[in-house]
Amino acid sequence: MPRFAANLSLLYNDVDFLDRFAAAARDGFRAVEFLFPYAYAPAQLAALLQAHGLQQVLFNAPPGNWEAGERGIACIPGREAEFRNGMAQAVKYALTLGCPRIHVMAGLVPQGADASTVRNTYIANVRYAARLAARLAAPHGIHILLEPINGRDMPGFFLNRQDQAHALLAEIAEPNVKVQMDLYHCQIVEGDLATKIRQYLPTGNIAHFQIAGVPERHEPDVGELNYSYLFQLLDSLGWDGWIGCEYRPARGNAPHGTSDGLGWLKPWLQADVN
Ligand SMILES: O=C(O)C(=O)CO
Repeated sequence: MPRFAANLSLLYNDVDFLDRFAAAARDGFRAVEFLFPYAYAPAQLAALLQAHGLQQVLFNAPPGNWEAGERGIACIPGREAEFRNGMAQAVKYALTLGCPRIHVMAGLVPQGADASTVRNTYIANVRYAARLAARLAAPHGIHILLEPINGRDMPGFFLNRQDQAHALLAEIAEPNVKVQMDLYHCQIVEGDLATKIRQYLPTGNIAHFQIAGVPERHEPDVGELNYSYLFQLLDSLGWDGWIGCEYRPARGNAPHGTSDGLGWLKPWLQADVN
């Protein structure tokens, strides 16, 4: 049965980041994900997870200069040393948080860069990340995740399509590299979600899903997608992994805006308890 993780970077923005763990647990979540943990000590975050009975299921490797608009550096030639340092830091956090997945954002293709150099840089960096994670996190290991992201939200992002991600995965050829399939991005870029889930889930190469309504990126029951159908499909295909709730609540940062918009989740939390 699908299990749902609260994305603390987008949800519960009516309270401070460190208070979002308690808020998610109060709403029945048993797991959380977020973009970046690096502003906080790993032990501080681990204590919050423990205090609220939560699992950390995903976070991202350092993305370069996020405030300046960078969205990962894995595909950027010349940034390899920074990438490696960032991965060492990410794995250290993952070990302390007990987190089995790290999303490595691909980055924006530098203007004028040679396409094959960018692709080769990405492949070499992800392969490095996979081997580092496998070595430092033995024997259980950590999955390194690649996520196609739509070019409307992130113009110039290197990785946009599911077929592109799965082709790169085959070429990288490291067993702990997997795809993070965000159904919001996938619907915007290519659509045909049910068929793509049926095509890729049985390969065993998807290790995490994320969701949001399309096109506003609000709750999954707002917008053009029928998520009940998709959750039942995932269930029927045996998916018992995590689905990250990575959306902006329709009520914005209004007090309790996230909690008030969780009606769609109640039947699934109920089923999880039974
Ligand atoms: O923007 C997204 O969808 C992400 O998951 C970034 O990590």
